[in-house]
Amino acid sequence: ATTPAPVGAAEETSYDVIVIGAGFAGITAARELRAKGKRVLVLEARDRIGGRTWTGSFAGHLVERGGTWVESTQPHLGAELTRYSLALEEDLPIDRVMLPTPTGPKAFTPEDGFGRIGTIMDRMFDGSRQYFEKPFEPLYRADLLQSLDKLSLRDRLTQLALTPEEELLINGQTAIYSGGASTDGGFTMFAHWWALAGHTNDGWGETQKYRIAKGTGALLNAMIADAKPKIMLNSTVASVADTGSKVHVTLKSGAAFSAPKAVIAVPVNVWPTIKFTPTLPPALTTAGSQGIAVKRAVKLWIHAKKGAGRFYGQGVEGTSTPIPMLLPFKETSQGMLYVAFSTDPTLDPNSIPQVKAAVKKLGVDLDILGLYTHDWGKDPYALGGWAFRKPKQLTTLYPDVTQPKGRLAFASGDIANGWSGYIDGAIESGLRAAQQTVAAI
Ligand SMILES: Cc1cc2nc3c(=O)[nH]c(=O)nc-3n(C[C@H](O)[C@H](O)[C@H](O)COP(=O)(O)OP(=O)(O)OC[C@H]3O[C@@H](n4cnc5c(N)ncnc54)[C@H](O)[C@@H]3O)c2cc1C
Repeated sequence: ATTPAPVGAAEETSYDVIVIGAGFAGITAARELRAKGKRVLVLEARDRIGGRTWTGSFAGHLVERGGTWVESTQPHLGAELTRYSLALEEDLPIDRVMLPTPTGPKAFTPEDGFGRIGTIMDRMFDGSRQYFEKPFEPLYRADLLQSLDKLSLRDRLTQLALTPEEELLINGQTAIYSGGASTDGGFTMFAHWWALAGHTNDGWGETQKYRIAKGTGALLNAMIADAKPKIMLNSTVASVADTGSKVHVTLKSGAAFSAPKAVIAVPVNVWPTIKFTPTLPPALTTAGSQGIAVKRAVKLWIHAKKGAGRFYGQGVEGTSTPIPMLLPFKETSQGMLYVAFSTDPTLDPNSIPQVKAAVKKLGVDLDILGLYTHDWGKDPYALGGWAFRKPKQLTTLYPDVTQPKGRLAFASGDIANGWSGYIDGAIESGLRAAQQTVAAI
């Protein structure tokens, strides 16, 4: 299959594998395939690589507009950090925690505030060591997960019969991770993250502290420099046809390429925008139509004058706090950088007055100097933010959603066995898709 293309052959005959999408999943798959001696073409819709990771610059600092926090204990990510000698850096330590209470936002010490939330989480995920006994084999205890996977996070909160105080402490988190409503997010999704983080609140806390010091882009660039796959930017794929002997890939521009194999490494939410022939198998079609990544996800970088300090702010579920999560990042020459998240479609994330009013609802008045934002739900090549499975998706879509179909393999941080919704999961899926592809060439 690796016979060189005859001289003068059309370009479409000169690749062994076409990888569609240059995020972490696609770039990992491309690197692995190159390491096996395969000729790889990566087709990327945007004018940049990285997908839902995007290292930019704001207020004189390197910031991530998409995925950021990683941990060296995340196995696939950790291996890449070691391989390319990349260091992690810790965000500013938090000195106070603003949490919602029945009488309004209140300041807690980090130990007290996060401790209170952790106590609720411990109850929420009670039994996770049994039902996620092997977190990287998520269905290892499918017997225990069948009924749990039917629950939304809201169903689980209801089961816990929380006091009004407890409900306020936790629902800002369950809502934001679910893309806005705790009814949308699957209970087993959050429980899976909890299990992967070691089944403890301390472990979970570690997952939101460290980032790649030189940026996620530095890791991607190291992978590309290592493998040198051919990458074509501004190449939006419109259709993928598997004829049984070849895969034909056609761009929106009309340009066409073909190869014996292809790796589909676009977000699951984007699958329905590509015409697949034959149509995708049922689990993949369902995953695409339901979507796995949260449909609403805005990330905001807020540059503010000094004064409010290193606070963490958390709001409540619903529309009363349009920015339900905010963390301190770094001091700047003029003030402080904060990172925040919103799923509220009525918030204009680029409006300083609106963002100021939203932060005030967390109990803090920020003197905002500037904003730097991205709306991932409105981004046509993402159509969503981080993966957060819905109720029943784990038990009904896995493992089918991770399996190759004909000449296609599928890679995405949305369908990892482990850290779905994370860069680690994207890398894991790229490794898997490359193995599946090589096995079959
Ligand atoms: C706001 C936000 C915060 C996050 N926070 C974290 C975090 O703190 N830590 C963490 O580990 N993870 C985080 N994540 C998740 C993490 O970013 C993703 O899991 C990971 O980047 C997904 O990688 P991927 O390669 O699967 O998909 P993507 O990065 O989305 O890559 C897919 C690529 O396919 C391209 N594409 C789409 N359609 C087409 C087409 N038709 N033709 C050609 N190319 C196409 C896209 O442009 C994109 O480059 C976050 C995500 C978001 C959005």
